[in-house]
Amino acid sequence: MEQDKKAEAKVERDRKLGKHRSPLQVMAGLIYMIKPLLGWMFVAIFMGCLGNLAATFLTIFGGYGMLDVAGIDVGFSFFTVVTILVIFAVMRGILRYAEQSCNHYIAFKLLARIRHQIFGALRKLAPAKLDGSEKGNLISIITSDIELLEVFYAHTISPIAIAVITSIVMTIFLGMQHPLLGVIALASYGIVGLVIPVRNSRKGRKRGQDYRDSFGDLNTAVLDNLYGLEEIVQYQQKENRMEDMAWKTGQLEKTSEKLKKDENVQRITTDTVILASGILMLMVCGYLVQTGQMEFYQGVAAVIGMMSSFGPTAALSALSNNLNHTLASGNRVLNLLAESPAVKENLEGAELPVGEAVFQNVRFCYEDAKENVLEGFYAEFEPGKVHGILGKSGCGKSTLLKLMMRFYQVDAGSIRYGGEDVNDIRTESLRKGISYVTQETFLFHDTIENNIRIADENATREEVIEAAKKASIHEFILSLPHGYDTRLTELGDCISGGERQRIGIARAFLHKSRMILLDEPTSNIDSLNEGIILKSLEREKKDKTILLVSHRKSTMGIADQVVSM
Ligand SMILES: Nc1ncnc2c1ncn2[C@@H]1O[C@H](COP(=O)(O)OP(=O)(O)OP(=O)(O)O)[C@@H](O)[C@H]1O
Repeated sequence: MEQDKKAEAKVERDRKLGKHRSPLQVMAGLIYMIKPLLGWMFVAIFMGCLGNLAATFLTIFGGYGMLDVAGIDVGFSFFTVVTILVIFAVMRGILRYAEQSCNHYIAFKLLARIRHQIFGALRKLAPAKLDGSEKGNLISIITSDIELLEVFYAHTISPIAIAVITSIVMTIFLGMQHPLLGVIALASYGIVGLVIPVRNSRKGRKRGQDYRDSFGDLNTAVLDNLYGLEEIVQYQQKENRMEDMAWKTGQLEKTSEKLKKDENVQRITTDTVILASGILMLMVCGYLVQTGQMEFYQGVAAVIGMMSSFGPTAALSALSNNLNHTLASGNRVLNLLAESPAVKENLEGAELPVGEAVFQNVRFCYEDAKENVLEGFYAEFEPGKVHGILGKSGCGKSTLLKLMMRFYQVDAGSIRYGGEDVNDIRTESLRKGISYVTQETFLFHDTIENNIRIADENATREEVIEAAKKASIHEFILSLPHGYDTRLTELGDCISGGERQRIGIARAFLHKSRMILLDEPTSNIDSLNEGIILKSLEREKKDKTILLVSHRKSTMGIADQVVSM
């Protein structure tokens, strides 16, 4: 029942988040982000329109110049034509540069903002939501998906606006020569700039999404194979893994090939339509000039103007190929930004009170799981004691610690610290007040000292050494080439599981919290070092609550109380 409700809630949330947004919704979502830079966007569009019109009228006035030289009256003196040509030529260059500068300024500013937002979102989503996420997919969102948005912000929005505005201006200009020419121009621009791109984008939308998905899959597989290299070698999985990678690469290639083929077909269609409209314009102008409905120079200007004005609309047509990729990336970025954290950060709650930690009738189930991990669970952990937690593998010992850290929220019942519900405690105070040593200690590419110091950035070298001694890692650190200043990159992967664990424990000692949660802290440590660590824990316990998850009898020996799960 509970699981059904959770599944329904997930479907509902996905629907609300619009995991499968329409292209227009994605565009609206991305455009909304431009809000703070809207002024710059208008400037870019204005410059782009002027620049493109300058280019078109440059060729039209070039035509007038030729006619003038041939002795045909065009209504302007040769000197005026040359002056206008020079002005338009200079303007064209400057305006194009200004437009591109504005667009790239907007794009890079926005990318920086979006990256900032993505990291903010990941920080809120971690650790619960990231437990199950595919790391490769996340990496491709953070890197290539965001990078692709540059195309949207720098080369999509303003080109669309510029194509629309310049097409309207050119339709009016040609319509002023003769209404029929205006109609031809409008129809041609419509086909090149609207019909072809929309058709193409409809056709390629699924392919764009497929391409991004295949790319994410391949990323995940590459990372998987890199991290699992030892297992692959040991269990002779090389062939299988190679086959899998080859298959995934093949899928990516196939999608990419189809996309390229579509692109070529579209380019040919666009060029054909542009040529056909030029020929049509030439024939109609010829007829209008011959029947005296239009001056000769007007006909020349119309044909030249028409042929030289397709730049912005043809660019739109080419854009629709990338647009599929871009919108698929945009969709994934928007989804990640819209993802709601499993637990909302408490910013204004109470400080973590002193006192016992109490589980009262707690029920908990992971979002996609079928069974409750905890059900009707009661436990009380008093300060000043070491509490051992025992239970068979998978019974929920680590989950219990994660719930205490409020990485997840209980479904029913409560967890209280000194009488205060964990949900009402300020998250920062809770995390500061508890040291949590997980089964896997992550080490940063930094010195050993800094790796321990992340538990307390203001700690002195002496305090770091003191914590290292308690965790029985001091001697090992002294044996390294640069002692505490040894960078972990220098050691490569040569740091053992036990040394890694002891660095994690040193962090917990340095953290100076009121509570220490240890998840299998000594599973990789020999009995000599384990003895030193356990003694240090015994010394720490008088004003602390220590929870110790372990299968080892020797570790459990120091527990004052044991909770069996
Ligand atoms: N993020 C998660 N999403 C879904 N299920 C999970 C998640 N994390 C753990 N589980 C499941 O919840 C159950 C309890 O897991 P937990 O890690 O708390 O067990 P444990 O008692 O600590 O096991 P061990 O002693 O092997 O470390 C397991 O069945 C596990 O597969």
